[in-house]
Amino acid sequence: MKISQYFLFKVLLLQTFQETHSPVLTKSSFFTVKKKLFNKQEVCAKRPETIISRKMSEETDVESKDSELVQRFLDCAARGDVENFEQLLGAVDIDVKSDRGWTALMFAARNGHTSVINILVQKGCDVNCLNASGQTALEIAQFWNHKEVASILSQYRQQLEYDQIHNYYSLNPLYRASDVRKDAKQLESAKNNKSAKFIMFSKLQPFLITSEEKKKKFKFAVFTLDQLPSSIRETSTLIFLGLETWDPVSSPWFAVDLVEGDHSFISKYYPDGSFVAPFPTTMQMIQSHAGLFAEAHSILCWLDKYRFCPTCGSKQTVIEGGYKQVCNNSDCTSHKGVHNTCYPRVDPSLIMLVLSPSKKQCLLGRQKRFPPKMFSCLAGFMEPGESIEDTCRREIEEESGVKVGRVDYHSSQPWPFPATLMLGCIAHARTETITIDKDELEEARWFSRAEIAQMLAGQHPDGLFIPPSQAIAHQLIKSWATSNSANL
Ligand SMILES: NC(=O)C1=CN([C@@H]2O[C@H](COP(=O)(O)OP(=O)(O)OC[C@H]3O[C@@H](n4cnc5c(N)ncnc54)[C@H](O)[C@@H]3O)[C@@H](O)[C@H]2O)C=CC1
Ligand SMILES: [Mg+2]
Ligand SMILES: [Mg+2]
Ligand SMILES: [Mg+2]
Ligand SMILES: [Zn+2]
Repeated sequence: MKISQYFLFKVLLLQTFQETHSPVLTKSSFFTVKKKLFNKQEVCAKRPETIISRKMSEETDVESKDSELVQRFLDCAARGDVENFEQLLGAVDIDVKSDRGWTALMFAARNGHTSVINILVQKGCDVNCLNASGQTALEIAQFWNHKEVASILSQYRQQLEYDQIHNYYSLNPLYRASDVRKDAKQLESAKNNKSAKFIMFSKLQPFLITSEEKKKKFKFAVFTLDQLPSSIRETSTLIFLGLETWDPVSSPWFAVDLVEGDHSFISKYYPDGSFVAPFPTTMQMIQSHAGLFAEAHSILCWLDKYRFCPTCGSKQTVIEGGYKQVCNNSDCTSHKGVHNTCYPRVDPSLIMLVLSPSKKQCLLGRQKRFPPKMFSCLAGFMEPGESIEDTCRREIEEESGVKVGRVDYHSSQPWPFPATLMLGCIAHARTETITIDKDELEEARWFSRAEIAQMLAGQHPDGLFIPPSQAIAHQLIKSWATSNSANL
C-alpha cells in the first residue's frame, strides 16, 4: 500500500471511530438492549406481592440515578481513573454500554489504560462485546496501537476459546450426590444436619429476595435448619438438591415445596422477599442460584404433573429426595426392569443458528408470541428416534424451507419451563430460499454480521433486537458474530 493510500485508509478508519467514540459522554441513553429487555420482562411478569412491584414503581428514579452512575463508570474507564473506577464496580453492570455500544473495556482500550483493562478482565467482563460498528475492545486497542492492552486482550480471548461455554441456568454449584439421595439413612441425617440450607417454593413459585452484591439481581432466600419449623419437614416435600462440595460432610441443600398454611415463618426472616412467577424473573438471578432454580423447579414440576403412576394409574410415593417415584401397587409392571417413568423427565430440543452457504449471513425468525421486533434462532423439539442432526435439519426445513447440510454442536442449556434441554447447534445451509411455516413463524430472514453487531449493541436502525444474554440463542448468535468480526 502506498503512503498516500495508507493515510486515506487511516483517515477513513478514524472517521468511523470518531463516529462511535464520544470522549465526553452524553447524559442521554446509557441503557443497553439487556436493560431494555429487563424492563420489558419486568412488565410482563405476573408477581403477586411486595418487592418486585415496589421496585417497578421506583423505576423512573432508579433509571436517572443509574444513568449518572453508568456515565461516571465509563468516564473513569476512559480516563484511567482507577481509584474511582474501582469504587463504582459493584454499582453497575460491568458490561454496561454507552448509547453507541461502547463498554468500559472499550473506552479503556481506546486510551491504553492497562490497569483498568486488568481489573475488568479479572472481574470477568465480556471481552467479546461488539460496539455498534462491530469492533471489539481488542480491535480498538490494535487500531490505536496500545500494544500492551492488545496483548492482554488477545491472551484473554485465546484462553476463553479453550474454556467450555456455560449457559445461564447451567451453573449449579452443588455436587448432586446421588449416593446420598439413594440411601434413606444418609438422606434423613442430611435433613437434620445443622448446616443444611433450605430454599422455598410454593405452587411452583420460588421465594426470592434482591441480591445485595449484584444490583437488580434476585436470589433465593436461604433458610437454616433452626429457622425451619419442625412441622414443615413432615408436611412438605423436601427435594435433595445436593451437597455444597464433594466433601461428604459439607452442607446439604434442599428445596422445600410449601403447602398452604406453612408460609407464616418466612416473612419473619425475610420481610422483603416474595414468591414470584418463575418466568421471566428467574432470568435475572445471580448465576449460581439460577442453576439451583433449574434443578429444583424441573423436579417440582415433574412431581406436580406425575401424581399418578403412568403405567397403572395408582398413587405413587416420592423417594430419593424427590428424584424417584414408586408405584404403590405392588403388582404394577413398573416394579420390574428399567422404568424411566419413575424418574424425572427431560425433553431435548434443538436450537440452531443457520449460516448461509456463503457463511456471511445467518437465519433468524420471529414467533408470533415474541415481543415486537425481537428475532431469534429457530428451535424445535426432538422427536422419538431422531439424532440431533435429524431434528436440526427437519425443524429448519419445516419452519423455513431452508435445507441444511453439516450440523455442528455448540453448547447446551437447561430450560426449566418445565424441563427442556436446549441443544445449541450451528447449522450450515445448502439453500437460501425461505418459505416459512405460518403456524410456527411470523417472519424469517437472513441477517448480515454487520446487522447482528447493530442488534447486539442495541443500535439497529429499525430497533430489531435478539434475546438477552441469558438465552442460549443470544450466545449462538454472538459467538458467530464475534468469531471473526474483521469480516463484518
Ligand atoms: N433458550 C432459548 O434461547 C430459546 C428456547 N426456546 C425453547 O425451545 C423449545 C422448542 O421450541 P419450539 O419452537 O416451541 O418447538 P417446535 O418447533 O417443535 O414447536 C412446538 C410444538 O411442538 C410440539 N411438541 C413436540 N414435543 C413437545 C414437547 N416435548 N413439549 C412441548 N411441545 C412439544 C407441540 O405441538 C408444540 O406446540 C421451547 O421450549 C422454547 O421455549 C425457543 C427459542 C429460544
Ligand atoms: Mg417446529
Ligand atoms: Mg419451533
Ligand atoms: Mg416440532
Ligand atoms: Zn403403577
